[in-house]
Amino acid sequence: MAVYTQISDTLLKEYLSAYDVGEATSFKGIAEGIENSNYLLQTTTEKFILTIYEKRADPENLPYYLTLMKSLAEQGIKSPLPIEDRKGLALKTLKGKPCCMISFLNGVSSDFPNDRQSYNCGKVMAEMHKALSDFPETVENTLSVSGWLELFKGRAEQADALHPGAGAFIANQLAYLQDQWPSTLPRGTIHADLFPDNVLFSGDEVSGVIDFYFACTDIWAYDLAISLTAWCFDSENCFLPENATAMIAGYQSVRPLETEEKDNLVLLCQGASMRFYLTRLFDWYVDTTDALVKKKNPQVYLERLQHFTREGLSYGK
Ligand SMILES: Nc1ncnc2c1ncn2[C@@H]1O[C@H](COP(=O)(O)OP(=O)(O)O)[C@@H](O)[C@H]1O
Ligand SMILES: N[C@@H](CCOP(=O)(O)O)C(=O)O
Repeated sequence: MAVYTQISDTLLKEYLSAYDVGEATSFKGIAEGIENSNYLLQTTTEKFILTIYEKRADPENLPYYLTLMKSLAEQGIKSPLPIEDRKGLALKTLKGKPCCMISFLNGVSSDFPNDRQSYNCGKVMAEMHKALSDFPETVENTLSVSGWLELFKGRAEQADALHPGAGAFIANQLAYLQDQWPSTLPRGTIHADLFPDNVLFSGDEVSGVIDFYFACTDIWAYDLAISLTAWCFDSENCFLPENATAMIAGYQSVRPLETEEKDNLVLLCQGASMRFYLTRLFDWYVDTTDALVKKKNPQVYLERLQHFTREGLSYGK
């Protein structure tokens, strides 16, 4: 559970008095997520999510994330709409931290998505890429290849402690990725964290896309690689080619990939595995005793990196 900041009933009442959303009837910390504090708020009129921004989300970028969500919601993508108070403000503060109330989306995420859900994830991703193709604001991806060396600095021993030999393997892979990372692939606004826990389904249909707080301007096919890496392995961490085939087909049903993008997909999947390995390794050693948060295991992404390095990416073309 990620709840880093506790909100009292009195504070909530005072906070809600600036909005036309009725009064709170229930308010609960949410048992998922690791980055921010999230509360499910039911008022006399509607359900909302109240997010207090805590960790990696750069406060300077918060207006960007909210404008982006608003733009997607207005273009018919099922994404949360930031709620404005009576003065038209969506970005507010609580206990000195930035926060925002967003609309609640129905649906459930799938821990182990099937191929139909993977297809629909690929499709909604391409729809988002298209919908945001003329989005005027840009934000650099600080968690891409240029940031990885810094993230790994001084951590080889920690990597070895979790998995003997990992330190040297990662250092090697980092050098390879730095050298090979493509610079000419089509780019645009990407979600950059479209994991199974960030897509809500009603049956196999997407009912919501959430958690835009890593969104940035980067390679479109890298966004696809992130989801391939996150969606296409089973509970034993074995690769699921049928999910990969379906996800790529879903993406291409909206935006066909260029040859150069297809040629770079394995490398981008290696990069995606590296990115989530490194942030998980970093977080593994952060003291969170005062917060309600379930840490995520870095090992899973080390194994996925090893998989892509050894086997490439097999999917039906
Ligand atoms: N707009 C929303 N509608 C419904 N549920 C949501 C919404 N936003 C967040 N959630 C719920 O809160 C959880 C954590 O949200 P998320 O944005 O992923 O947090 P974090 O950024 O901390 O990872 C999600 O897994 C989901 O269950
Ligand atoms: N998806 C990332 C970390 C961010 O977690 P989220 O709960 O905000 O999606 C991971 O799994 O490492």
